[in-house]
Amino acid sequence: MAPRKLAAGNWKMNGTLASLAEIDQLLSDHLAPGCDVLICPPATLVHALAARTQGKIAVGGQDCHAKTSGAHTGDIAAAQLQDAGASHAILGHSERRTDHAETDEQVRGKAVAAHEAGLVAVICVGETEAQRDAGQTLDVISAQLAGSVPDCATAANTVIAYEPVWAIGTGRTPTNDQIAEVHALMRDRLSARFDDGADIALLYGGSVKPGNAAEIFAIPHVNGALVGGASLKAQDFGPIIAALAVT
Ligand SMILES: O=C(CO)COP(=O)(O)O
Repeated sequence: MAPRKLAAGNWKMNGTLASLAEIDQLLSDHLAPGCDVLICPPATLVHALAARTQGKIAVGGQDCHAKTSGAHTGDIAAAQLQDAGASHAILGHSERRTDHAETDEQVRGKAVAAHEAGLVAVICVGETEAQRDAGQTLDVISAQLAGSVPDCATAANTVIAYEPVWAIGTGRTPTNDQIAEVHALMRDRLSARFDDGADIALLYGGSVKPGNAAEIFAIPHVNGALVGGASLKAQDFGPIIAALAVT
C-alpha cells in the first residue's frame, strides 16, 4: 500500500457560514478522484460543512483537547469534533505551538485523544528560520516527530505535515532539495518506528499555491499538501487538488 494522497486546507481563523459557498464551487468544479480532499474550517463551521458536503470531502478540526470532557473553557474534545462530522484534526500546528505554547508532549496527548475518538491526527512539525540558519533543521524535525507522534500511530490514523515556520504565509518556500531532505528523514524515522511507517502520508505545507504545487508534489515522499491561504478560494485550491490528483 502506498501512502494516500491528501490535499488538505487549513482555514485557520478565517471564514463564516457565507464562506461555505467556496466549497460548493470546489465540489462542482474540481473534485478530482485520485486524491483525498480535507478542509479544516474553524470549529464553528465543522458541522455545517460536514452537513453540506455529505462525505464528498473530509472535514477536520484545527485542534482538540487531550481530555475527553470536563472543565476546560473554550476547548473542544476530539469526540465533539467527531460528533460534529469531523474525521480529522490538525494537531501541533506551529501557530498553536507559538500562540498557546503547546509542547511535543501535549501534542502527543492530543493525538492519542484524536485516535481514541476515531479521528485521523494531522500532526505538524517544522523548524523556525533561526533553527534552519543554525543547521538544526533535521534535529528539530526528528525531535518533534519523536515527541509529538504517539506509539498508537498507524498509516490509517495519522498524517504528518512538514511546515517550515518561515514558509507559512510568507510566499517563501524551501528549495526542492530542502523539502526532499526533510521528507526523506521523516520517512526514515517513521519506517524505523512503525510497522506501516512507509505508508503514513507526508504533507508539505507553507506557501503552497497553484503555481508551485505540481513541482512540490513531484518531490519524493511528498504525498500531498497542507494549504493555508490558498485553500480559502476554490479558484486557488481547485488547481492544487488537480495537480495532486495527476501526480
Ligand atoms: O500553515 C499553513 C497550513 O497549515 C500554511 O499556510 P500558507 O499556505 O498560508 O502558507
